[in-house]
Parts: sequence; structure tokens; C-alpha cells
Amino acid sequence: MFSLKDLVESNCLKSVPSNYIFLKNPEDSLLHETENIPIIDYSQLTSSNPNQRSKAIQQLGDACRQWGFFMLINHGVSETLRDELLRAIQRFFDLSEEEKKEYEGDKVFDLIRCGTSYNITVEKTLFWRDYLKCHVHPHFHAPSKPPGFSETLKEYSAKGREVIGELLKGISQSLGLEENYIQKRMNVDSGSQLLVINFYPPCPKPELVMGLPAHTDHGLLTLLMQNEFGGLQIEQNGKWIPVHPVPNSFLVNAGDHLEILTNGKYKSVVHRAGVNKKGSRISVATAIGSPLDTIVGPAPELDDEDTPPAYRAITYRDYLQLQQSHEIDGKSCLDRIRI
Ligand SMILES: O=C(O)CCC(=O)C(=O)O
Ligand SMILES: [Fe+2]
Repeated sequence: MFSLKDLVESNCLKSVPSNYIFLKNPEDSLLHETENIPIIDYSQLTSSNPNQRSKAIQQLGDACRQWGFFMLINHGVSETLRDELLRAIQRFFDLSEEEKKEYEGDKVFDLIRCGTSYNITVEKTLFWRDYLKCHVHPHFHAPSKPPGFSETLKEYSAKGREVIGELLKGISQSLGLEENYIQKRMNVDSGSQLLVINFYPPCPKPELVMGLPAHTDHGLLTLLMQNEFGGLQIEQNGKWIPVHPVPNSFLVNAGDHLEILTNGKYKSVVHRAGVNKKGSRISVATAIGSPLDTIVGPAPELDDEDTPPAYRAITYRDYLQLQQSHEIDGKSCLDRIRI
């Protein structure tokens, strides 16, 4: 099976095929509401007023330390561009199965890769999701169909990169380092930027399936936008918390490399995506990291005598391979390199 969307639409599915049934115990899908998810104001972070900026940097540091997650408001990426991107994505997934198959890749390093579920080579249960992944930096790659798709992706990728760049400066400073520290150490300028486009078709019994299983993202930071349907859940203190984004905000999560680099001071957040009955949910994750051959380990500047390095240094490429060769399960990949 290549496209879940086509399966759902062609059969007008009334029940969930058994190989998608994931949530077997009611407690697995128990959610805990909270209003405390941190909100960072991008306009304050980039403000020329030093007091405003330093307050925003402190809030950013607190959010990364306590949650590894926050909502970003006043980020300056226009609603018009976000809407245009969502429409373009719908048109891409509306292409015929044959057309989408042209972009079928089977390797983690393929520059464009379209597929279904999460990692079908190792999964026993499938996830309720189709995806398109494009490497958009240092070289831009995107499908040439449908018309205009690639141009919109390119414009959005550049904006996302700019926003993440500012966040990384703030994060460096929140750690007491100079503002370009993370960018320089991780070679972010020539590093990887991956666009992960998730398409979750409506599901007749959303309480039985999962769009994406519990996982952490591998890079430094991920910027996530979504259409009108919610679904993201983050794990905090063993509880699943549903995220209700402020309209037009971005959701930002710290990735494994930020946790490794900061020797665990900042945590990558475990998250997953639920689906719904009403309509197709689209989310777009922009993930930024170092070049694949960069060795990522704890930063010596952040070492202190009481906390020796807690993670083994390993190249980004090897880390990705490690993640892909196992079924995904929360922080399991990070655990494999923990000392
Ligand atoms: O769709 C979502 O809300 C989450 C997406 C995600 O976690 C990912 O693409 O890594
Ligand atoms: Fe993710």
C-alpha cells in the first residue's frame, strides 16, 4: 500500500483495518489538559530593546529546559503564505497514486521521499499518515508537480530558516554563550533543513489509531505549522498533553541534537500525533540540523565538573541510521547513545 489517502477515499472506509489498530488500552489515549504551555513572542526576541530581548531569551531558556517545547507568536510569517502552502500541499496529495509514486524513496537519505506510515520497513502496526519529505537546504529539492508547489515550498522554507536562525541565537545566549555559538559549532549554515509534510486522512475510529507514534525529532529544532485540525500531543512527566495552538502560531520543539549539545540541560520533547474524524489534518515540520558528517556531542563550554558528558559523540548520519534501523519508541534512540 502506497497512499493511505487513496485507500480511505477509494473504499469510503467505515472501519479501521486491523493492521492500523494501535491504541489497545483506553489509558494509552488518556489526555491531560493544561494551559501552561510556554508562549514565546518572536517580536520581543528580535526586538532592538535590550530589556525586552533579554526577557524573551530568559523565557526561551526556561521553555527549553522545562518543556523542550513552546508556541511561537508574532513570528512575521504571513498568513497568506501559510494558507498558500496548505493549499499547495493538498494539491500535491490530490495527485494520482502513480504521480506520487514517482517520488517514492526507500532510503533515509533520499532527497525527496513520499510514502505512508512512519517506517514501514520495521513496523508491525501502521500509522494513519502519508508523508512527503524534502531536503530543502543546502540544496533545494522538491517535486516538480503540481504547478507552483515547488515555488511555494521554497518561499516557506526560506522563512522557516530565518525564524529558526533567530531562535538558535536566542537559545545560545540563554545558555550564556555568544549568539552564533550553536550555528557555528553545528555548521548550521551548510547544515541540513528537512521539510516533513504530514497528511493524516480522516479516520472512522480515531481513538484506535495513531497518526505518528511517540518520538523525538533528531535535529536541533523543529518548527511546526498545521491546518485547522489539532492532533499534536506532547509528553510531560509521563502524561500526554494535547496542544491547542494559538491561531497562526508555530509550535517549536527541541530535538535530540539540542539535548546532546547541551548535555541534557535542554530536553528534546517526546511527542505524537493523533488523528480525527472530521477532515484531513496537514502539518508541516521544518527541522534544522548540522551537516550529516558533523560529529555531534556535548559542547565542552557547557561542561562542568559535576556533570560529565552524558552522551556519546556520533555523526548525524550515524544517528539517523540508528533511528531508522529500529521501531520508533519515544526517546529510545537517544538512550542508545547515553553513556
Ligand atoms: O503532525 C504533528 O503534529 C507532528 C509531526 C511530527 O512530529 C513530525 O513530523 O516529526
Ligand atoms: Fe516530530
